[in-house]
Amino acid sequence: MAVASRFMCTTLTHHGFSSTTHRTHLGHAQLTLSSRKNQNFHCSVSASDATKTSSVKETIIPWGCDIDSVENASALQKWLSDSGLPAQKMGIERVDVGERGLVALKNIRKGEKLLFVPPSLVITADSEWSSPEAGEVLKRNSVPDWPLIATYLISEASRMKSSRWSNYISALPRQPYSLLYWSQAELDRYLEASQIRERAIERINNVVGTYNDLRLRIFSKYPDLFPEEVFNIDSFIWSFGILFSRLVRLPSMDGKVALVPWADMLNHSCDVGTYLDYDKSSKGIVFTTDRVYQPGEQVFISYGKKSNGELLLSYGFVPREGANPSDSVELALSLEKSDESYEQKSELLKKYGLSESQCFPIQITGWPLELMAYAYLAVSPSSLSGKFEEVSGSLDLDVTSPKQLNRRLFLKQLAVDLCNSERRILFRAQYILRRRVRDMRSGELRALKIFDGFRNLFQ
Ligand SMILES: C[S@@+](CC[C@H](N)C(=O)[O-])C[C@H]1O[C@@H](n2cnc3c(N)ncnc32)[C@H](O)[C@@H]1O
Repeated sequence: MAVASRFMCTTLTHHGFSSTTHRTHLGHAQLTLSSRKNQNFHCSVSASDATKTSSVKETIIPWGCDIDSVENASALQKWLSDSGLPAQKMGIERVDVGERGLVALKNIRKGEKLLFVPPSLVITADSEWSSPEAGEVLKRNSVPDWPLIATYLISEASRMKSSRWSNYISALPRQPYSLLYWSQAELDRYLEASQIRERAIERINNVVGTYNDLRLRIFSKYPDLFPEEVFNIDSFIWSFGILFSRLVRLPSMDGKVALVPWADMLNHSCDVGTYLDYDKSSKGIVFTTDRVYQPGEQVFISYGKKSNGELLLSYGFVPREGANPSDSVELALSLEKSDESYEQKSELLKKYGLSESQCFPIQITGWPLELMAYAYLAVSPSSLSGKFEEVSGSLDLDVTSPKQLNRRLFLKQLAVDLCNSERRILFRAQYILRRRVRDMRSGELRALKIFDGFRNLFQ
């Protein structure tokens, strides 16, 4: 779960997976990215020109369970303990945060190691296939870890009871909360004000492109091993949805990515700072608590210091407003082409490894020093006074209000939560940034000197 979504993107794109168009049962063809007006200072790129896709259909995957089912979870617990999981201080229960989660059955101390899931109960790219020929074919074709594990999961799931992972797969959600299940129209409409819309579209296109690549290069050549009734875009959307929301990267196993049954029942809390990892001494996957838990309390881990948008993108939830100290929004700044000092400024930016258009993460608590340096540079032309008014005018950050949203559906509520949290950050940033840049009008500032001064601060 701590695995970064970025990992997925690089994995898919690094290995030459092309994105070709394929219409899916979900109404996902190649999704369209387009940007709004080209502004100097802006916070989001959005468009609503691609609303042609149909609404999302429920995809029926013949395995897994309802997202809040604890019945299959009991079978999972039994199978895990029969297969070598040591006695646990936690049990799977229905919970207030995250539908199902792990709840303390006994007192748990701060600093205690929990779980101890042995490597034999973990799914990685090296796991043994029930159909060894299928695994061989993928490895011969150098399929990278993410698509390999996604295909493995489908292959094992389709074997139902005859797979050794059957109890695990039966307890996985049949439809994980995931932006992969949102149609283009929903992304355009509900995430209009958020940059997460672009990230979601890229991600969906990556998954569709990866599936198409596997289909063309491998599945179509071995239809007996990879029949289309099983290995299709719907099953890939499911398996990637599972990977995005459950795969963990284990630093002590050289960053290996793994699905860790049992550990993947832990939900995320922004208040804890404890992560899953392989523990060399106990030879199992563990985490160390950073607080005490009483019996009946839900136990949490951290999925990483992610913004609300990133949490929505990978895990399909948004923490309640103000709860996430790592929440941030990207602010895009760029130099005005018409600035008479444009060349000089872009040379200077290049010297420091920055470009004429630059994105900066801003948080409710502040932003990187570099952002202020960049803003000062951008608004400090050689003819200082004449330009200030103009540039601070362009500091009207484009904070588009989401439309009056229909709250009937859960996903729409998520979008509202996300927009609110991002808007809160942007409004505050806009206020402070405008004031600071306006203050400069009264000063005798030398743009390049100031920029150099700021650079010195963070070098
Ligand atoms: C690794 S799984 C955790 C187990 C999951 N609750 C289950 O029942 O299978 C990650 C998923 O749990 C849910 N989740 C985790 N933390 C959450 C939180 N703080 N708030 C809401 N949902 C959460 C999300 O649906 C997420 O995609």
